[in-house]
Amino acid sequence: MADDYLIEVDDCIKRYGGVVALKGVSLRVRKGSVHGLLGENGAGKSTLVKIIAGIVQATSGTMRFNGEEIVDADVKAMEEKGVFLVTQEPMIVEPMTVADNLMLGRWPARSGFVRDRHMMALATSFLEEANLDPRRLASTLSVVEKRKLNILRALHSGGKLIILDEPTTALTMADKHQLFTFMKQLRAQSVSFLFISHYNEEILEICDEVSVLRDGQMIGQGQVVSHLDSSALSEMVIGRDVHLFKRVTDEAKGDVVWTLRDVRASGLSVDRLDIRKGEIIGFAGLPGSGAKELGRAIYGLMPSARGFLDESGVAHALPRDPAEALRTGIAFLSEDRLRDGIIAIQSIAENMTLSSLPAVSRFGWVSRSAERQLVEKFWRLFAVKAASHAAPLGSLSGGNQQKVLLSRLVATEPRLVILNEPTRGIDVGVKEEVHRLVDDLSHRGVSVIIITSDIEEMLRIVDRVALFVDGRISAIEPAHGLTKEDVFEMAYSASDRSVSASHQPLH
Ligand SMILES: Nc1ncnc2c1ncn2[C@@H]1O[C@H](COP(=O)(O)OP(=O)(O)OP(=O)(O)O)[C@@H](O)[C@H]1O
Repeated sequence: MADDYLIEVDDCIKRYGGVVALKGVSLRVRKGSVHGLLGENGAGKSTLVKIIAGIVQATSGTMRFNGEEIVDADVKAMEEKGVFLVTQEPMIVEPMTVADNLMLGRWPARSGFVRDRHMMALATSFLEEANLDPRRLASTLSVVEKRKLNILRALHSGGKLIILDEPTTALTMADKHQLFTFMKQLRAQSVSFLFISHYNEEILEICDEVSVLRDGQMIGQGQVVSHLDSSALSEMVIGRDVHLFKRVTDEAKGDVVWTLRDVRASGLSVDRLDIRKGEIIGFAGLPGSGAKELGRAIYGLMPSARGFLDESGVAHALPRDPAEALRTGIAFLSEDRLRDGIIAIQSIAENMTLSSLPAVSRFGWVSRSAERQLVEKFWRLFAVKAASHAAPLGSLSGGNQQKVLLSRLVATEPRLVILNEPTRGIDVGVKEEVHRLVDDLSHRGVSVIIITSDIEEMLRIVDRVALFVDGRISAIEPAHGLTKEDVFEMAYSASDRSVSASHQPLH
């Protein structure tokens, strides 16, 4: 029945200049449900939720909220009705308390000043269930606590439909579990969620219904999740089941090319690590264990780190900064593409060739034809979806931005690559292509370090896993035959902590 639905979008079309992002899309979200929104990179998911949240106006189409027709509503109007979009970037003011953040924009002020006590009382009742102390400084919150605070702020402002765009980005497994439990509690109180994710397991775990966009069209609306499995979801998203890539480990390994020696930094102490030519090695460990930190140190992102990175037996100090690392043949993919990676106003072509200017320049001039060749090669390889090479990177969908960053990295023709969360935001089909690309790089002699929170993904693609505990490498094991559970066990038995391994996070 129509009054079962909180939101009803009909025949929605959205054009961005020549690009038709949505081609007559309809969507219905039930009251008190978690509704998944799936689709390939660039399928139109973010565009659709931005229209629902009033951030972007549709070119044509109709929308009803709680039965009421919505016309020309902006963000403020939609928030007043109870629709909130919670993005990956937590809108948190770090130097303020949790309570202040909760009240942001809605402070119960009289004659211009804030009544602290009243505010705290209001916040406390709201926060109690979420286990958040209102007096804590927001800067001390974990990523998941910040995301919870964002959701609470939406609720506090009267949120009835909360839209989460890839909310599990950067969350450990334990964090995800906590977030999902929180969402289920809120659903029981009739809050609805619209949930964008590229992870089939997440959709199957948390969603009641799912809708799938493909190339701007709705190809499955309101499918009941309990009737579906992972391959059915992949088939809806990319039109076929996904064949999971599994690296065939070459037993006759290459020579050791890279040797890390005597690396010391605050919280990091690695005596020696040998990496072979064409080897793919995974760094795994609990947050703060040193896995991510060593990756950053190798790329010159930890200026305080001391130590050596020898290449083919020739001693070299660790690079002092990324420019020196690049000159040494080292490339790095940041886990935070918005902060470190993209230059949103520059074109796709410029972003792709940014780190490889020597390859496309002659006597200091950028050769446009060399640039074009390089861009075309990667454009095809990654099936980048955008209007043209000249489009600003900021106008691309998140997953397509990630593809451009990967292109940029490969274009530097590196000899050692450090990949931090390489498939973040990338759809199920392209994810497997990225795995094949990394495998291919290794067959061309490039050594690769992978750091990912998805341990299953790591085990399918690496030759060995280096396990980090308390800033040291506690074990190095061949990936072949290891399970995700083994890696968790190793993380804990090595650190001698009496915590149940299966409930704790790894990177
Ligand atoms: N501001 C914009 N200007 C021009 N084109 C845009 C703009 N925003 C989105 N697009 C285009 O609209 C299409 C849909 O993008 P959208 O961000 O909605 O995809 P998505 O499904 O969210 O993808 P992803 O999974 O990669 O985040 C893409 O082709 C994108 O390049």
